[in-house]
Amino acid sequence: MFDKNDLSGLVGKHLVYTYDNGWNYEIYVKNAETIDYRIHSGIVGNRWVKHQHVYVVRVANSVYKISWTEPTGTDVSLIINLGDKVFHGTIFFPRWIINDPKKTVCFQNDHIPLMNAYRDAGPAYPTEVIDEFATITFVRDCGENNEDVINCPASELPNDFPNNLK
Ligand SMILES: C=Cc1ccc(O)cc1
Repeated sequence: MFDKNDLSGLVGKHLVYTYDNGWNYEIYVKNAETIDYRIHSGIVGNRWVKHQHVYVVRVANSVYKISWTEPTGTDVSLIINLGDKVFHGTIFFPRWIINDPKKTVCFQNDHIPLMNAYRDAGPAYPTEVIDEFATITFVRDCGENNEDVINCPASELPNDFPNNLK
């Protein structure tokens, strides 16, 4: 039996993955309660976020689930199966983001009160559920609490990213 409380196989991991719908995303599990992420493409491509509070659980030997709710009102739940390199994401977008996704394309940390105001103004419903598998294309270990892993928008990365890393 695996130890449900041992998150060490996930914490510190930096992952790049592409959803089956083509959206390219990147996440860094900074510690057991915090992620940073960067969106490369999709309806909110070039959005990036640091210090997002998350809930992380281990549900099998090398399978983890990360869930959170955002200042925008978007809810997310990810399954990360490191053993089989299988990833699945469910994103619950409020309607206002589907109506105008560009409102959220920014370094969110600089605009938290604005994101909360958009969330409160809505409309929230009907929720748009994005439920997609993804292929993990890159994994490395960066240790905990490394602020250099995700520190700029995707548009400022070198052309050979993530092959420039390691
Ligand atoms: C809305 C944020 C978000 C971040 C990572 C991911 O895989 C899906 C959604």
